Amino acid sequence: MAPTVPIDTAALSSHIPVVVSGPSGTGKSTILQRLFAEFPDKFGFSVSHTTRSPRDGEQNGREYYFVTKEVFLDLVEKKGFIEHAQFSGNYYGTSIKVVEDIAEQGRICILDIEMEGVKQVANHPTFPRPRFLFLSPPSMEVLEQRLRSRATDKEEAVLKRLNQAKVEMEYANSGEAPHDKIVVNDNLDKAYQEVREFIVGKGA
Ligand SMILES: Nc1ncnc2c1ncn2[C@@H]1O[C@H](COP(=O)(O)OP(=O)(O)OP(=O)(O)O)[C@@H](O)[C@H]1O
Repeated sequence: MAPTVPIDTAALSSHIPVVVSGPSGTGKSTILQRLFAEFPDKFGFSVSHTTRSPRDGEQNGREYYFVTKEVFLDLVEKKGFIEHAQFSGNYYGTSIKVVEDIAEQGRICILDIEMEGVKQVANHPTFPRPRFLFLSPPSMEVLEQRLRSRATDKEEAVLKRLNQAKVEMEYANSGEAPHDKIVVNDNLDKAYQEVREFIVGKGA
């Protein structure tokens, strides 16, 4: 059997990673960009591994670590991922080493992951439990407006995201979800302050 990737629990407990999840279009990127701009040295964003090909303008290590299927599956076998999944024929995963390196640099790692990944992270047998934040839209109607106003998706993709959003909202409200905090993104400034307080505390 392949040796498993060791975990630096000391670094991860002094800089506990934060998992941010929530339906697509809720405002995760908007809020996180604001947080990184306000605290440029405090955080590291967890860059995922993927087997999909880079798109124009994407850089290895910035949007994703682009790896072959062989390298990816080898890492799976070594238990090198906190969570991983397959979407439309490609693999995606969060490497333990990437998250750990950020903690070792004295930064808080922020992970932006979807629902199935959240479940895997929460149920991971050895990775120390991160903190979980769920960003919720004020309503499905508002979420629909935001997805449409973003104008990056075709109609079919918007409907697919809305269906998935319902599933995620049900999970978040089910009592099975690991979330330590739920922030409703109605007013952006107010939601930002709540996220900021959860992640860096009141005094920052
Ligand atoms: N509080 C808010 N009020 C109004 N519009 C908002 C608010 N927060 C975010 N938006 C807008 O909603 C849209 C979706 O936000 P964003 O792209 O940050 O979502 P996301 O959760 O990161 O989505 P994805 O997971 O698909 O990347 C954007 O056009 C953004 O400007």
